[in-house]
Amino acid sequence: MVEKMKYIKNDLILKNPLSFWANFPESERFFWFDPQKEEFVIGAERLRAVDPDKDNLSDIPYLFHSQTFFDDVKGERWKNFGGETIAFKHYFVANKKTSYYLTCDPPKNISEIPLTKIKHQISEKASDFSDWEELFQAISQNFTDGKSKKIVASRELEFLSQSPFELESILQNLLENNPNAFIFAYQKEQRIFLGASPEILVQKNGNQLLSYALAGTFPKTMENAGEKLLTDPKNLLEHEIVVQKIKKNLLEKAESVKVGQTGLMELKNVYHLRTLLTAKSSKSSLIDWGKHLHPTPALGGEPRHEALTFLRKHEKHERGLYAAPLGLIDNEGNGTLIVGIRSALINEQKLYAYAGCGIIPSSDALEEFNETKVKLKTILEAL
Ligand SMILES: C=C(O[C@H]1C=CC=C(C(=O)O)[C@@H]1O)C(=O)O
Repeated sequence: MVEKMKYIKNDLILKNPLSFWANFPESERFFWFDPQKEEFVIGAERLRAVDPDKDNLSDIPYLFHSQTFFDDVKGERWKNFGGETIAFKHYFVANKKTSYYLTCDPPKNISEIPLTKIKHQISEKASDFSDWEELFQAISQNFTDGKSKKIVASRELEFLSQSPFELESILQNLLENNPNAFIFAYQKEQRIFLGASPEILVQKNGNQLLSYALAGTFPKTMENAGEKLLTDPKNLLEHEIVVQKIKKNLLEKAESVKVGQTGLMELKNVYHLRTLLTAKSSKSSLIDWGKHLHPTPALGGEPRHEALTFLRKHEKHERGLYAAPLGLIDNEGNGTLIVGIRSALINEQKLYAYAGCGIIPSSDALEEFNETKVKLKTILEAL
């Protein structure tokens, strides 16, 4: 029998919500900014990991949920990191109307901590273009063999910083540079996974569901990039595979599904093709929907099983939380799971940045490599 938890609400006004995060430097903690609600939710100090299928969660104001990209993690880099649903002892919530501190412990004295922006001096480990070409060759062979029609290949780049990473400075830059993205960070002991994701895997509000098909990219440096993207056959095909798969998966469990019009999503450095899918479902939980939809062909490939088997065998790095579902759930079971893209894992003075892109038979290795470089800017411009 799990003890009933009561959270006490305290008024707390902070000039910068990141101050709350900065008050718990040694703790396990979670940072979340939702650009739709313009709301920050920060959790600090683990209360416990919960079992969403069994526990009564109505007394816990928020849960941080994450799934790893694959069900299991093999190496040290991602070991014991993510793949849990966690309740924290302390939460700070701030939106346009209100801000407060929720705690089930004696309240901490939270102080305003001035944030200093720093520019990190980083160096990159050797280029991985030959690895990329090798992976691309294997994907082409997979297509020729008729095994799959889309595979989302990714890169992991290792950087070394001359000084310890200033997390608040990085998060502040992510917030300022990416107003349309969900900004997230999760820290457990010395590892931190953070990023600015534009992609909602599934959002639940009562019986209403929303999912983004987000796939197809042009860099903004291209002339008339947005206009061209909307009529580019390769990107439209890459996109349509995602729309059809999310629609099919929603229809398997939802009462009704609507597919919106395909349009553009504009980010700092790229345009994406985006289609909103909405559905009605009164049965499954947000986490169940996350498990059912993950990975869409925007992150894995099509058919799903074949793409995953391929990626397990051929990608040299482990994905961990990269491209995996993660997000925030409230005490009514509503919330948002995004996918952990435009992201990086920090471990002491090392940073591993991740970026991937959808490959179909008409894709070109160098163009796709360059696309990952543009996507990596989300992280690199924040350092
Ligand atoms: C897999 C990533 O992006 C996905 C999301 C949007 C556009 C994508 C694309 O055009 O390939 C990818 O499917 C990533 O950023 O690592």
